[in-house]
This record gives sequence, structure tokens and C-alpha cells, in this order.
Amino acid sequence: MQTSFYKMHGLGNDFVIFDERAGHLSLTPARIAALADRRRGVGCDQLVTLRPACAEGADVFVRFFNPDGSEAGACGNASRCVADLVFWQTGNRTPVLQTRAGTLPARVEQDGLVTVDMGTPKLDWQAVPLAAEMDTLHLPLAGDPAAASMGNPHATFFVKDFSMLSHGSALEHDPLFPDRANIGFARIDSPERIRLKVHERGAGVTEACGSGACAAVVNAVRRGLVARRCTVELDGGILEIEWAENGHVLMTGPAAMAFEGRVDLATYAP
Ligand SMILES: N[C@H](CCC[C@H](N)C(=O)O)C(=O)O
Repeated sequence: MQTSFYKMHGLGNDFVIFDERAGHLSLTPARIAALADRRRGVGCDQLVTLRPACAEGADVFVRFFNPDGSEAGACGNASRCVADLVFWQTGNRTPVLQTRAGTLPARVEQDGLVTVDMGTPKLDWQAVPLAAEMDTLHLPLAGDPAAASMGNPHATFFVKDFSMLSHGSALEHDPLFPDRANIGFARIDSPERIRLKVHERGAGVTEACGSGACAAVVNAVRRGLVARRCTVELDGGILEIEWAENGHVLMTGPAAMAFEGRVDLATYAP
């Protein structure tokens, strides 16, 4: 039996999106990993599922899964893609996404860019989470990173070059991060511009990381390095991030449909 999916991306951070609103699919962690495999499966950085929303005012319940089968509370680039998809399906330019990290209002602009209100960052050590009580602005790790949660854990290293990127996997699995962490390497190019590369939890280095861009701006503002409205340049392109005065982080960037496809899920792991 064939099941349809959407293949979308946000700045090259790519997603396989299954719509479960007509009925749940048996997407086990093993099947997710098999579908995400770039040689034996469809291939993606994250697999995304849509279900009927149950939160007040939300249009769709969105869940995000890494290629290792682990679930993430947030995914900025996929959130923009889902908002764009809902707009194309319904004509609603202001869809509201229910996620594990909270309810995220979105807006599809006339120029096609998508803005998602990613909510407020969580800056307390227990919210990131970290393994012990500590100042999240200066973690006791070589490289002196800062940590924040956007609904998923992020550590941001402020660097002059990206030679530390090869340490991303070891840092992702450092015992300081009981749920592991997304590891961002941020070069401050000006008070309004950051160059960012991210080793993503459960996925490795991706072309872009939306929640990582949000965390990098939040951590850089906390350190007094950038303005609250900042351009973040990733390998895949540009995101505009604003840590607004109301504490919410607004992320604006593109979303793209690559293709629609169909798979027989029964042929992908048990
Ligand atoms: N790997 C991340 C989820 C995807 C985040 C990224 N693709 C984004 O756009 O925010 C995590 O495990 O928290």
C-alpha cells in the first residue's frame, strides 16, 4: 500500500513530511531511520509528521524526528516548511503550529518568505537541559560555549574559524548534555551578522539549522556581541532572526517544495 509524502527543505535542511491527519502511520524509530537513509531510503535531515491539532487555536500538530529516530521538540526550518504547506493547502497565510515545544504562530509573507514565532528561549540549566546547576552563559567546556533551549537543546561556541566543527559529534554526546545537544559554531562578522555552522543532534552537520540560528542570536545577545535583530548566514543561505522585546524569537526565511512522492512503508524496517 503506497503512502504519500512531501519532500521539502529550508535552506537545504531537508525533510520528509507525512500527513497523518487522515490516519496514523506506524512510523517506528527504526522505520524513521530507514526512510531517512540517503541511500536505502528517501533521505532527509528530519522526518516530520502532521496530526490534527488539539491545542486551542492551532491548525496542525507537528512532530520532528532525527535520522537516528530520536524526537526533537523543535525544528525551525521544518516549521517554516509546514507553515508554507498549510498555506498552499488552505490559503491561510497565518497558520498556527502546535509542537512539543509549544504553539508557534507563523506567517507566509507576500514575497514567499515565512516567519515563525519560535517562542521564548529557555535559559535555565534545567530547561536546556544540562547535567548540573551552572551558568548557561559560560559552560565549563573548552571553547566556553553558551547554552539555550528553543524547545530543543543548543550549545553555541563563538569562534574565529570553523576548525572545531569536527568536534561536533563528541560535543553532542558530552555528559554535560543529558539529552545530547545541537552544537552551533558562530563567527560574529558584525553586530548585525553571524556566520553559523551547526552539528545537529541526531543528524550531524546540516546546511542550515533554524532553531540553531535562533539559539545563536539569543546567546550572542546575552554575551553583548550582536543586536537583537540579526542576519544569520548558514551554508544553505540566510535567516533573519529577531529576539523581540517581548522575549519571543522570530525567524524569517524561505521554504521550498522539492517533490511529492509515495512509499510502501511496509518495505521500510518493521
Ligand atoms: N536536530 C535537532 C532537530 C532539528 C533542528 C533543525 N533542523 C532546525 O531547523 O531547527 C534536534 O535534535 O534538536
